[in-house]
Amino acid sequence: MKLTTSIDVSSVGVTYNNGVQAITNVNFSLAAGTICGLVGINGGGKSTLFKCLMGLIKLSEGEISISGFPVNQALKKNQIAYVPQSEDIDWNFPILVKDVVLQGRYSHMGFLRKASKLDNQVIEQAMTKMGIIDLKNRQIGELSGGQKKRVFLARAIAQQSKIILLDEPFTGVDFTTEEVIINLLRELRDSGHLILVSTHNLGVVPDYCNEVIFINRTVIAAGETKQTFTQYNLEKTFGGVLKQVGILGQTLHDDDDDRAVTIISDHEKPAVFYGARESTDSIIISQSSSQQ
Ligand SMILES: Nc1ncnc2c1ncn2[C@@H]1O[C@H](COP(=O)(O)OP(=O)(O)OP(=O)(O)O)[C@@H](O)[C@H]1O
Repeated sequence: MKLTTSIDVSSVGVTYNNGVQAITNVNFSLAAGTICGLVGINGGGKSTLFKCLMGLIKLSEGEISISGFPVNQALKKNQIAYVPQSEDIDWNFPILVKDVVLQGRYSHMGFLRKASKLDNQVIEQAMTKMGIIDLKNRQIGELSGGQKKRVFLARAIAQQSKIILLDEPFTGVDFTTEEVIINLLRELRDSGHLILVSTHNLGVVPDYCNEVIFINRTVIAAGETKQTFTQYNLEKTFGGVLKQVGILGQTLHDDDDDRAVTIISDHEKPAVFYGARESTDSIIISQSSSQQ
């Protein structure tokens, strides 16, 4: 049977043991050849959703189908690679960069996990692609934030899964690394992969995501970016906290940033963000249909 790369989430909800209902009645479907941005406020349920897709937490309601299989079977069939949030990784664990990338090959290896010539070739290629080949014998804990992200992306590439989940890959990375990551995602999309990426870096979402899901405990809006990434949906999702807007890798408006942010909105039109790359006295976050 030929696998059709897809994610189908139907009426999914998760209530943690402490009684927190993190997500409820979440529904969406994604197909191959997609980069979908998953955006929402802190605590909106993005990481919870990723953990559901990876079978790391139990659903309280609903079901998930990955390429037509339940999650546990899809994982056995090596359908999904996951790049977790940096906070979820124990950086003190002593392991070399090349061995982290080799973990991506585990599902291709036998019981004894002995790396074949092909496994070694694939990890070398993945590390070269991500520009970290010179770091391969370094301890992961010794690397910078951006270098660590590249290592985990190399692990995902080495896994050769058709679906890749990335939980906030741009946090703490510089502009160059962000560009490397975005170009990689585009390349993977164009070769038929399905990528779901959570990000607070809203400024670049229309640039590389052809679909977007707004989430705040449930799906607020989902669909093609051109129709869905609108000021209306941004305001509906973020409400009064629409200040974590980044443009081209820069966080524009942290809590202690006193630069002015102006939002000129027209609810009917797609939101397009543009503004000064360098620090200026005021930054205009605006939208314009002519920028499309
Ligand atoms: N292990 C857990 N036990 C109990 N509650 C949790 C657990 N993990 C997350 N939560 C709660 O579930 C809700 C959703 O959290 P989640 O981490 O999924 O949000 P998020 O959208 O990824 O947030 P952020 O943007 O800050 O990373 C929050 O209210 C959070 O406090």
